[in-house]
Amino acid sequence: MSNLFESVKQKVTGKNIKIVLPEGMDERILEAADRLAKENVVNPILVGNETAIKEKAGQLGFALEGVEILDPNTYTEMDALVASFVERRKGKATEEQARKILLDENYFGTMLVYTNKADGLVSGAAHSTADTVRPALQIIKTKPGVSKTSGVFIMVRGEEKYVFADCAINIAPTSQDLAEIAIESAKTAQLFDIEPKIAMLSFSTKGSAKSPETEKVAEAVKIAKEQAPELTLDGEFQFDAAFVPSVAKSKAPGSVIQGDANTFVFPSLEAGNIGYKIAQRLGNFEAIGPVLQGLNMPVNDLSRGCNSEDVYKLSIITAAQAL
Ligand SMILES: CC(C)(COP(=O)(O)OP(=O)(O)OC[C@H]1O[C@@H](n2cnc3c(N)ncnc32)[C@H](O)[C@@H]1OP(=O)(O)O)[C@@H](O)C(=O)NCCC(=O)NCCS
Ligand SMILES: CC(=O)OP(=O)(O)O
Repeated sequence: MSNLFESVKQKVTGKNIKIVLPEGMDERILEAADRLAKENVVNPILVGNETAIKEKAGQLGFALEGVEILDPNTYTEMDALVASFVERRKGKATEEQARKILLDENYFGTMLVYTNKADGLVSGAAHSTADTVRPALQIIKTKPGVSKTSGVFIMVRGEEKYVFADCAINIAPTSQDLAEIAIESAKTAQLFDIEPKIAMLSFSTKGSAKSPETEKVAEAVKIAKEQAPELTLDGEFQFDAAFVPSVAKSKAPGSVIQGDANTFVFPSLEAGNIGYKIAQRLGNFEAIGPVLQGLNMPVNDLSRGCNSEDVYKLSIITAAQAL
């Protein structure tokens, strides 16, 4: 991890990139915010009651020097934030509803990003993925040309590094969704200096099984190749055919991927989420993410099982996405 991470860290250090951490009372968040500010890597903004946060941080031995704290209950620019939210939600929220919604730390933090008071957001240490990302889907929205946000993990073990997608958002992706996830994952891979070799995963290799599920992936391969012919991408593959050269030789001779894939697109969220956790917990891979891709501005979700190191690293990655 160290080389991979150090190069991302170098890109953002000293650039005064502001990252909102809405879960200001969480110990892991406090520890990470204190470290980020001390090292001048990013400028953290905590959300919550200043007195309560400082008291808790003090008890834990964190000075929080250089850490901004914003409280939605006393935020002086709340009227402008409410107006901006009502305008963005176009008929989906009244002013009264907006005032209530923006007291929620994730909505408040996301609006800070949307109104350029911050460059990115990291949350989810104490919230489910749905509660963390819903404000971003509604407010930040996807960038032009992207219809679905998705979430990848960078899986790292020693010198090995892989991209796993989508492990976080789209429960039942269509062929078009999978093609888009592959194309966006290639860009995310490059952010981590990984030259993407993309395998579209299935329980079938090159037609060895036939079912609506395998055909969905085969169709995704076709769409992705049409939309991004420059990518090194193929499928549908079982994991061994994508990852083991000798198996590739027998199951997928002639493919551009010969057991050397490093970017894996799973056929469903069940497969992706289970797959990354198995690699993390049985394979001892470090799982960085989920890094959300396809949004207009960077917002990232943590696993609730995260530690302060994960918060620290994901904040830095979020800052790199803001560059
Ligand atoms: C992501 C998720 C929360 C969205 O569900 P939801 O809030 O019910 O979504 P809705 O269908 O009500 O849509 C809410 C908004 O988000 C948008 N949206 C939903 N999914 C989206 C996606 N994948 N990409 C971009 N926008 C999306 C909708 O267009 C809608 O926007 P609008 O209100 O401006 O019209 C849901 O798909 C989910 O729970 N996914 C699994 C998350 C999870 O548990 N992962 C495992 C742990 S990491
Ligand atoms: C990414 C993920 O699985 O998050 P959580 O463990 O919080 O559900």
